[in-house]
Amino acid sequence: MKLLIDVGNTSLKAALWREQQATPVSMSDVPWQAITEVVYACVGNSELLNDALTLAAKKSIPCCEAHVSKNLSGLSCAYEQVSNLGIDRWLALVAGFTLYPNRASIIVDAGTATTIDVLSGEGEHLGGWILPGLDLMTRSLTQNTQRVFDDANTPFLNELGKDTPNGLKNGALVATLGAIEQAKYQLKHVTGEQKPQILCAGGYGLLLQQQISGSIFDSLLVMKGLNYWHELSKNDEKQQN
Ligand SMILES: Nc1ncnc2c1ncn2[C@@H]1O[C@H](COP(=O)(O)OP(=O)(O)OP(=O)(O)O)[C@@H](O)[C@H]1O
Ligand SMILES: CC(C)(CO)[C@@H](O)C(=O)NCCC(=O)O
Ligand SMILES: [K+]
Repeated sequence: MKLLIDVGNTSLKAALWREQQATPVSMSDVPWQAITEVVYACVGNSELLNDALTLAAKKSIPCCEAHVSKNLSGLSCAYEQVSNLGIDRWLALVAGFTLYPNRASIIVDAGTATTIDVLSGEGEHLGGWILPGLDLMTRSLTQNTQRVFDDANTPFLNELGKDTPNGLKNGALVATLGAIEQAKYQLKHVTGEQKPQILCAGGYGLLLQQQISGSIFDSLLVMKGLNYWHELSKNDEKQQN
């Protein structure tokens, strides 16, 4: 059984990979005696990994950190400096490419930041955008103005605001939805592809999915990407030898 670990800017998340499925697990409940390998990715505070990696080393369990490469089994990265692309974005792309082959996709990971990545049906990552996450958008405004205030009970809705909290929250939501529309436009402009699959992940992924008809929410997209990355990179290595 594989242990998958994803360290974001908010928290560390873990999942077990068994029977071709990812199941979330809390680090205190990991069945260490059954773990054969640890595969991890980190865009946040790498100190959060110390305990798990130390324990794995003690038990002689191999550990493997995922990284971005220019190509992976037919998937290509848009960045010239591939190591600058967040590994969570690459893993979400790997998952989209693996789960929905030959389908153009827009991949939206909405957490601390919201990232939007465009993937052609041929497996070409065309690039993407980094936006403040919904909480960061609203917080940056409440913290830098006198009169803009939030209210925890106000939902994010795709409609005009008629008071300050819904002007603020709906503004953050439509900024994000508008960027996703622009991503569709970019895809059509570059490859001519229309009707991409929209894949949503992350803490605000479900909220966004509910606003975009035909879209899919997968809370484990990055975890699945970790496992597929590991499998695909082992295959690529074999082929090179
Ligand atoms: N039901 C929810 N569960 C968890 N987080 C939520 C939920 N709804 C909204 N959020 C927001 O989503 C964010 C956490 O999302 P996520 O777990 O994807 O972030 P992360 O991976 O830690 O951060 P990063 O964006 O750096 O990858 C927090 O800002 C949180 O406020
Ligand atoms: C944008 C975040 C913070 C999203 O988690 C992460 O993917 C990251 O740190 N990326 C590095 C910058 C980039 O992707 O270009
Ligand atoms: K994330």
